[in-house]
Amino acid sequence: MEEVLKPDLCVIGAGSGGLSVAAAAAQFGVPVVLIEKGLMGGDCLNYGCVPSKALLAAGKRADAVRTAATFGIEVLEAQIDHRGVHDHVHGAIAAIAPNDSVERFTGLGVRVIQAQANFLDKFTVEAGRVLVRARRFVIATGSSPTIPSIPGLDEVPYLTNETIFDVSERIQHLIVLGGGPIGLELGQANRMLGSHVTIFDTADFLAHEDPEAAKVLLKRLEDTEVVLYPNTRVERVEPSVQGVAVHFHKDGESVIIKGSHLLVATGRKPNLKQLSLDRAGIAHTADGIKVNEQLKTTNRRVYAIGDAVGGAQFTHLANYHAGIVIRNALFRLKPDVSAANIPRVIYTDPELAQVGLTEAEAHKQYRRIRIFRAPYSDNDRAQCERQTEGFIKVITKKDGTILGVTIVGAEAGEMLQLWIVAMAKDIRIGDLISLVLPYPTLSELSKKVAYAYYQPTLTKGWLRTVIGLLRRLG
Ligand SMILES: Cc1cc2nc3c(=O)[nH]c(=O)nc-3n(C[C@H](O)[C@H](O)[C@H](O)COP(=O)(O)OP(=O)(O)OC[C@H]3O[C@@H](n4cnc5c(N)ncnc54)[C@H](O)[C@@H]3O)c2cc1C
Ligand SMILES: NC(=O)c1ccc[n+]([C@@H]2O[C@H](COP(=O)([O-])OP(=O)(O)OC[C@H]3O[C@@H](n4cnc5c(N)ncnc54)[C@H](O)[C@@H]3O)[C@@H](O)[C@H]2O)c1
Repeated sequence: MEEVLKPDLCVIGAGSGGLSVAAAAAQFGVPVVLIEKGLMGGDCLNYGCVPSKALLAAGKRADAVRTAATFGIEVLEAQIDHRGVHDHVHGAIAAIAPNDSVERFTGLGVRVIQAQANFLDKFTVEAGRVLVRARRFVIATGSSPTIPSIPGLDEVPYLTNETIFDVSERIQHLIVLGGGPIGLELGQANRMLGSHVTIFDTADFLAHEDPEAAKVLLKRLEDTEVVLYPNTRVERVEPSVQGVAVHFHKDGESVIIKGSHLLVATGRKPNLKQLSLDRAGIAHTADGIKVNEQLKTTNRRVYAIGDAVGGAQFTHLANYHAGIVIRNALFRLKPDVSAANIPRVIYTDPELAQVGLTEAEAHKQYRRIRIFRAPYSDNDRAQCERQTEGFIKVITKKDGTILGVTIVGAEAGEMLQLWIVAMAKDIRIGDLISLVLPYPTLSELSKKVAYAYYQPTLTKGWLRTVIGLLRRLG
């Protein structure tokens, strides 16, 4: 016997995007049904942001022990208990999980259905034994790892972001396919935890990032003996005594590298297959669901958000999408999804953070731009912490309007926040010099780079003449 529900809103997928929509709508008193086929919290909590940052945090602790002598502290080598690291990672997930739980959402008044959803027609979604006929639907089904067609890959055990956090023993040698954020973050985390790490990419590493900033990060990886093979295609994979052997060509020579574990991190595809989108008249490609500026699909009752839409894939983007849907569905407002500058951060050490245009993108779009830089080595706090690698680069129009900011270095993601506010509120670079920032903080570097905007004026003859005249007046 099927139950039929008729809520105002039905959200499919209880990850970053879906949970935000469901929580906000429920708090406004709207009847909501939330359907999730897997774990509440989706990729970010269970297989993505949270475990990867927790693993990096463990790696950074091990690295701090390794580099303690620089601070005059002698310690014996870090002893890594891999079961302990595993438990720490899952402890971080467990600490956050109650926020995303069935209990919390039921308490908010949301009807949570734990089943797989698919459309039966333009108006109806089926989930287990429940039929949902909602006024509006939101598809927030996320994405999954793409698996490249490399001969032999099917015959070897390989890891993805969905399985690597279950490993609780030492990874002797991790071979990573893909040098995007996932490959670099997990590659570096494992290196810091004592594994040998080799990363392959079919393209240049960090090809879309500012090349100067990318160089700083890639140098750190190479200095710490992460082996990088850019522009290299793994041709074949086979089982070996150690675990896995990968075959490729380098400088015309055939090379084999053997590792204990293989991680596939070659990009992601939206989870659309099981939804029967065609039955609901929802246009889509393999890259994502087609949406308009308010994230409405070609079925006007249905929105799509987050990774399911394709393009950039971030939790904060899925959350931003959720806000657009709430404003449009509940208040009939028409916010434009392309209006915000979406920042991005790679949480390696050093971090690489970007908001707005890179220098290369700005050159393409504007005839005249100005570029201001300040190195971390100019910052007193960075000297105290011995975190002097990296820089901040700000790209502006001639009048100081900020077009983009790149930061590579310690806490770059935190440092970026000031610039996100400045760009969102149309604050020009020169205005930042009036801020009083606490000393000594890394954030002072942002003020330093802002001073650079006035540097040419300080040496202008007319200004010196005015100051001279005022001095003579007493
Ligand atoms: C290793 C890794 C690290 C990452 N680190 C970061 C980071 O540091 N910062 C950042 O901003 N982003 C990061 N991301 C990206 C981020 O996780 C995603 O962009 C974000 O989770 C997308 O949210 P979403 O709501 O679209 O999808 P998800 O959070 O994945 O949620 C989708 C949910 O829908 C469910 N679902 C799918 N199909 C159905 C169906 N038919 N019926 C019912 N339920 C269904 C799934 O089970 C899942 O729970 C990372 C990703 C990975 C893989
Ligand atoms: N810090 C963060 O915000 C964060 C962290 C992790 C993931 N994410 C997001 O999750 C998504 C997925 O990340 P990702 O790193 O898997 O994907 P990605 O698409 O960013 O990078 C995949 C990389 O794999 C390479 N590649 C493709 N096929 C290959 C092959 N056969 N062999 C070797 N290399 C190959 C590509 O050239 C590319 O550099 C991204 O959108 C990313 O922004 C964000």
